This record gives sequence, C-alpha cells and structure tokens, in this order.
Amino acid sequence: MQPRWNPPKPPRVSGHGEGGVDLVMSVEAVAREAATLGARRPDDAALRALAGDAPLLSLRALDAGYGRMQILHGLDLHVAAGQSLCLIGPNGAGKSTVLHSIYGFTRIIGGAIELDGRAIGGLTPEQKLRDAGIAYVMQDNSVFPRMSVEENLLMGGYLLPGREAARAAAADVLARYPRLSQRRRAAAGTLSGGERRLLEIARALIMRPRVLLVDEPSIGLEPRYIDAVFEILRELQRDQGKTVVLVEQNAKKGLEFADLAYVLVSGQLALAGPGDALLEDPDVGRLFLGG
Ligand SMILES: Nc1ncnc2c1ncn2[C@@H]1O[C@H](COP(=O)(O)OP(=O)(O)OP(=O)(O)O)[C@@H](O)[C@H]1O
Repeated sequence: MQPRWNPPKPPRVSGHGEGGVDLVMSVEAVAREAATLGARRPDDAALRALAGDAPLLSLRALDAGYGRMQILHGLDLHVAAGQSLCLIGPNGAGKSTVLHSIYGFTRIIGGAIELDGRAIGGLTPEQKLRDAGIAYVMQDNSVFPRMSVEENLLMGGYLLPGREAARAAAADVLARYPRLSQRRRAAAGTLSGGERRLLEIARALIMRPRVLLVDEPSIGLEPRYIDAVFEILRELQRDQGKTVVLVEQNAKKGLEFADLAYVLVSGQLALAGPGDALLEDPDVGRLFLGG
C-alpha cells in the first residue's frame, strides 16, 4: 500500500545564472554554506545605515510563523522611503514569509514591525492596506480571468468608500498604463502573461500605497516580459517614490533591480548589502548566480 504521507523533498538552492543555468545544491552544501554566510551577518546598526539611518519600514528581531511553526528567527530589516529591497535565498528560507508577516498573514511570535516608528504588527491586512499604505502583490496568478481589466482594478479598491472613489482611482491608474487602458474592457484572462502581471501591480496601486510588497514578480513570465515588469517597478520607485520590498527567485534580476538586498537562510538573515555589491559578492555568486 502506498504511504499516505509523502516525505518532504530535500531542500534545494536554486538560482538563475548567466545563460539561465539552474544551480542545485545538496542539503549538506546548503547547511555548510548557510553557516559560512551567517558569519558575515551585519548587525542592526549596519542594516540601519544601509537604509540611510532613516528607515520607513523596520522589522526588529522578528519571530514569526504559521500556527505553531516558527519560520522567521530574530529578523532585523530596514528600508527607507523610496528604496527597494530584494530578498533572495534558498527555497523555503522564509522570503515570502517576510512579506506575509509585514502584511499580516502570519502569527507574530516576538519582535516588532514598525512603519515610521509606529508599531503595526497588530494591524490586519485590511488596516495595513487602507490605513498604513502597504499593498501586497501576491505570487500566484491572481487576476480574475473572466472579469474585465477594469473590473479587476475596481476589486483593488474594495476598501475605498463607495464605488465612485474606486472608479476614480481606477481611472487614475489606467491613465498611467495605456497598455491596460487600451484593453480595459477585455477579459483579464485574455491578457498576455506580462500584461496580467502589470494588472496585478496596477490593482495594488488603487489604494495609493507607500509600500509595495511584491512576491516573485518574474515567476512564470516569459523572459521577454521580465525586464518590462522590473521597469514598471523601477518607475514606481524612482518616479513615484514608492518603497518596494520584493522576493525574487531570479537572483540576478532581483539584485540588478534593488538598492538593497538581504540573503535569508533558514529564516535568518545571512548577508545584506547594496544590490550591486551582492551581485559582485563571491558567496552570492556561487550560491545564487550559478558560479
Ligand atoms: N501559509 C502557510 N502555512 C504554513 N506554512 C507555510 C505557509 N507558507 C509557507 N509556509 C512554510 O514556511 C516555510 C518558508 O516558506 P516561504 O514560502 O516563506 O519560503 P521562500 O523562501 O519564499 O521559498 P520559495 O523560494 O520556495 O518560495 C516553508 O517551510 C513553507 O512550507
């Protein structure tokens, strides 16, 4: 008889190197490398300095998880207004859990989450979105395929007071993205992969957030759309001053994009620095960039 419980697969470290080479490491190698990187972990003062000593969003010694399972262990993180920060690391390291914790999807066990120096760890996701100006773009394909582009955008405004406010916000967003505007009456399911990702980001903008949490913007996208999506995020950061915190499995793209990068291993910070510095870092190169 087949066992009903499938034993967990061993963790893999995967990255996308030059030429799209996937790097896969054994469990032992992951443990060994994690220990090496841990020795280089910056302290809180160094992390604050990376955020110009003026963080907008901070995690302080955050312990968080799901139910009884603790995933994040004493995580410190600081990002300033208008900065971008990319989380990279092995599968299962807890990168998405960081975004889930900031947005309010996890159980906070200890530590604090602060926005502008105010503790926000106790707010619900709705309060985060409506009151704190934090929006979350989830990893999975989350458009409603049978609804039009415009209707999908209106869904992003469900916390606004009344349909008219949502319509006005959707019109603002459509004015910024002609590609979506041209197709606003089309069913979202007929959009290309890149357009669907744009719609997901645009929907998160309806509430005019200050902070955008973006989970794996490049996942499932054909290579020709990936640069376009990062360009949209860059424009939001550079021209509109949004703070962007993202998780990215394509480490090279994430590091090229982000001002700051944090490497997470087993729910702990292993390494952090400017994105371009980590792009040149030999440990990061070996682990995540294919050599
Ligand atoms: N909603 C959830 N409920 C329970 N456990 C979860 C949930 N989401 C994630 N986990 C668990 O938390 C751990 C960390 O997962 P997480 O998705 O944060 O890692 P990750 O670094 O983003 O990985 P990946 O790169 O594979 O997406 C994993 O063991 C995962 O199974």
